[in-house]
Amino acid sequence: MTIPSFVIGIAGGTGAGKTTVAQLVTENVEDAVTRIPLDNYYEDLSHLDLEERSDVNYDHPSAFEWELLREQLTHLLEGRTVEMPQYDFEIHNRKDERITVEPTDVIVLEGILALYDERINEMLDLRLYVETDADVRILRRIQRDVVERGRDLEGVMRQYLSTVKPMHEQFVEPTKKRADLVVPEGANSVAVNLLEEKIQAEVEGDAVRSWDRETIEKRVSEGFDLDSAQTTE
Ligand SMILES: Nc1ncnc2c1ncn2[C@@H]1O[C@H](COP(=O)(O)OP(=O)(O)O)[C@@H](O)[C@H]1O
Ligand SMILES: Nc1ccn([C@@H]2O[C@H](COP(=O)(O)O)[C@@H](O)[C@H]2O)c(=O)n1
Repeated sequence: MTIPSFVIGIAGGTGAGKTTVAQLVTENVEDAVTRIPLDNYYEDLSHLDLEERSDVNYDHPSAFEWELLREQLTHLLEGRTVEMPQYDFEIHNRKDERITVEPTDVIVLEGILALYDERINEMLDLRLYVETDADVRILRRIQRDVVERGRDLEGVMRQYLSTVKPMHEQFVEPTKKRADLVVPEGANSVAVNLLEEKIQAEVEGDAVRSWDRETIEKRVSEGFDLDSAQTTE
């Protein structure tokens, strides 16, 4: 059994293209990747009825069971198998069944607040923020929520204005400054190709961690000038 060596966090607003980016950048190393949708760690709301659950603010950090996510991510990093919860958007709750997830060389944590929790952030080797204009995101969300998540247009609009948009501005967007890389317009082909190569190299074990945070911080503390790096290096 292998122990994952590379953990990637992909954050960004609803409909930004996080899932798409996660899929594209790991396409070539399918067997070596575990994808962890943050949605699976929404709190279990079985104590509420469906109507109450449909009124919950799902874009606030308190909607997630961070402790469980930290625990399961830690276990995967230790090379242990976890029983990951599954989420059902139609009933606003976890499914009864969990799936068994094996540790792999690459782990991708993907969700609106993937870069929110400090302790989770410390476990990530690469932090991405997918940035797409809000008008594009809401159009994508309307289509997805109505077609795939059994919602009606009026409800999607109400939820967007009452919670999704304000929480995005308060909690999601500020995590952009924690990202190592901002991927514009989601599945941007240049960014996707570069990331794909980087991840493949990690799986094959010959990666040079050129954007390794600690190395860069150390070099800066030793007097390395990041601003002139492109011309002098
Ligand atoms: N770069 C892109 N160009 C066009 N459509 C895209 C792009 N990225 C994602 N999409 C589409 O937008 C929708 C939302 O993308 P998704 O990856 O599910 O977003 P998120 O996971 O951030 O909510 C999907 O239908 C997807 O196919
Ligand atoms: N019961 C739920 C749970 C979550 N949501 C919304 O999902 C969004 C996150 O998923 P993305 O794929 O869009 O990143 C988030 O904005 C929640 O509002 C929901 O509608 N219902």
